[in-house]
Amino acid sequence: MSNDIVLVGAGCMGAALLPGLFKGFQKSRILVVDTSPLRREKVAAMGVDVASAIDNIDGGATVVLALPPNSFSGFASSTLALKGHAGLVISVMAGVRIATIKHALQICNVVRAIPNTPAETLKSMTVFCAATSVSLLCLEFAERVLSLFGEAIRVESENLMDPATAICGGGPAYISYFAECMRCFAVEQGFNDDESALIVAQVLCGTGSLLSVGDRRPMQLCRDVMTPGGTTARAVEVLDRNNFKEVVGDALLKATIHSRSLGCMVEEAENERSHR
Ligand SMILES: NC(=O)C1=CN([C@@H]2O[C@H](COP(=O)(O)OP(=O)(O)OC[C@H]3O[C@@H](n4cnc5c(N)ncnc54)[C@H](OP(=O)(O)O)[C@@H]3O)[C@@H](O)[C@H]2O)C=CC1
Ligand SMILES: O=C(O)[C@@H]1CCC=N1
Repeated sequence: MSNDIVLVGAGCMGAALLPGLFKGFQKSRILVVDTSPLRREKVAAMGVDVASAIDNIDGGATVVLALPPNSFSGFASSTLALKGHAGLVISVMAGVRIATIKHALQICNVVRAIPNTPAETLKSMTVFCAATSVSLLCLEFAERVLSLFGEAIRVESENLMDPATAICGGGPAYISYFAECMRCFAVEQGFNDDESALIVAQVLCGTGSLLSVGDRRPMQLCRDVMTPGGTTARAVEVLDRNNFKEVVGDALLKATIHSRSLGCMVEEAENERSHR
């Protein structure tokens, strides 16, 4: 295994992986491959090598696939240099199954991971699953790489990768959505923009710090705030009356189901391509 890293796709997720890769691979060659000239320009400005495609690759390089799921089949068929690649391939693509990646690229060392955008500040929550064909060396290396972005846990069942995509991958979106609702209320009530943004950010960070201590479950933290007969209980009553828990559950289920169907779509595209 060499120290080279090739990141394919430097969009919102791929770019968020760069700080962790810089931290872990200071002495290595990092190549970022992206079809978008704008993305390449941004990454090149950080002093990183960029390319629009992989022409050749060191056999031991680690490849991180952070391109859109629906671009994968086209990418796999046009990237001959990756066919039979011996090194580790980590995919962060939503839905795309390990078997599909193995088949498309004719490789063994595939790890499917779902990080999230807080990787940008090395605070990702990443869930990953390894192909049974991954070598022990590659598996240990994958754990090390994924831990560079924040917390990383490995699951045995690939089925869990779809709910992980909904919860972990999408999580920062729902929390930010909730934050935006609170920010709008703060502004409506008369706080200025900066004050509103600070209040919401600090409430979330502070709550996150309590959650990450880990000795109290979220609902315990909620109850701790709900002074009997107090103001918060009035607010939580409204959330309960409007079935907030069910709404969140429905939203996460929709995302989970879509992750599975993305996996099926990419597999179908791949099957069609290989039978052509
Ligand atoms: N955003 C997130 O929070 C998370 C995303 N993911 C996964 O990460 C992947 C990327 O998502 P995201 O960053 O949001 O998407 P973006 O659209 O922001 O970025 C994708 C980038 O990949 C480029 N790209 C497309 N096709 C190719 C190709 N064949 N070769 C090289 N680069 C290519 C795109 O270029 P162009 O614009 O020219 O198409 C774009 O710059 C997806 O698979 C997604 O499921 C996983 C977890 C969380
Ligand atoms: O929305 C998406 O499909 C990607 C995967 C999880 C977060 N963003």
